[in-house]
Amino acid sequence: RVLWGGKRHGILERLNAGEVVVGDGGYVMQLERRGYVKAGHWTPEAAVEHPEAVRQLHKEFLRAGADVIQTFTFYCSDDKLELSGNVTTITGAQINDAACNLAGEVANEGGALVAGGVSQTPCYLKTNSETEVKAIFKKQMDYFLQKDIDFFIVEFFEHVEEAVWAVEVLKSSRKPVAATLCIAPQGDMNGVPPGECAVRLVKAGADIVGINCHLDPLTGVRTVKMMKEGLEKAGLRAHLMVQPLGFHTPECNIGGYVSLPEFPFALETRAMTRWDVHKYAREAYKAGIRYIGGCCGFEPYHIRAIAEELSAERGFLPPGSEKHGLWGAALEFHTKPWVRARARREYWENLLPASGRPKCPSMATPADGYQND
Ligand SMILES: N[C@@H](CCSCCCCC(=O)O)C(=O)O
Ligand SMILES: [Zn+2]
Repeated sequence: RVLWGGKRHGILERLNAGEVVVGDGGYVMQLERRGYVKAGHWTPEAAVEHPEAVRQLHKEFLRAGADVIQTFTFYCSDDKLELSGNVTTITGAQINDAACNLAGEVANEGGALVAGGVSQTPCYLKTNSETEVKAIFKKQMDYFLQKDIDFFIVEFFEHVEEAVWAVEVLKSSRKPVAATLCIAPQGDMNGVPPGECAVRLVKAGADIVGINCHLDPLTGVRTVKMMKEGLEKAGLRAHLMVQPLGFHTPECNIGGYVSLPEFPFALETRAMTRWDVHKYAREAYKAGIRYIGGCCGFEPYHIRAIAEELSAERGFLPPGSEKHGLWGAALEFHTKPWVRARARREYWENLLPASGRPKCPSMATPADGYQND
């Protein structure tokens, strides 16, 4: 890791220098599969109840090449915790404290940065009150400022208005702020197009803008390209970020994967392969996006694929590649000759993997209004 003057250089120094920043992957969905998060609530009390599980997943993303460790503070606003009713004895302050300690501990093992995360609130939908919603983000920011975090990520917002309020509050910390919306090319839930969303976020003070979650990687890259065009048209500049799903969702639009019949417990057939992730990382890089990570469905081996695809640009491979071999090279030691023959890029890059489910459709019908026409 390059250290400037002994200090781990920050997110904007890295992006301004043209570096690729590899993000980490999905936490609530991955930890739900491991038995530490309750689906539907998706609240992060496991940071207090099972710190070892959160630490382990942080460690795996770091080993896979992540340059940023996000705090496990998704859906951690007090109103979300109260509404969910799933957490009665653990407070948002306790979760935030534990999550910052865990992310900081692991980030320091690999010279990674710590990003404090805030996400959409039930209060916004209930009250649409700027004052009430901003007070929630201020409370979360104050918790974060008691800890050593490098920058903020405002993530998983489907109304740009609420994300702008979050950026305006977090900017008062004078730390860099990234903002990613869970929107499709069709725009946010109020129909604000991606380019306009990006302009509003940058005007509110966001240093980095993009998307996270809801849709597959290539759709995510397409949406961020629209954000980039909107910024250029407005004469504004910002770094670009993409942290999409690790699932294929070609039939979805503004509702994303939440509108699919398979959400959330039968998404496995849609999982990306590591080779799909190579293609995604290259497309994102060609689009000028330099903060490239993942969200729900992104396991550590997916993050490793981003780091491997961009290893020439980054000048190094992640520690996790010690156990991989680029493009399956390690298969040359397999006992079966036909498997040994697959130790090459051309085989994996061109394979169209079967699903193994002859009776299943290749695509579903998302809930009304949320399907691509
Ligand atoms: N950084 C977070 C993002 C979670 S994105 C959305 C998870 C499901 C939301 C829902 O269905 O309400 C994480 O990785 O857990
Ligand atoms: Zn997600």
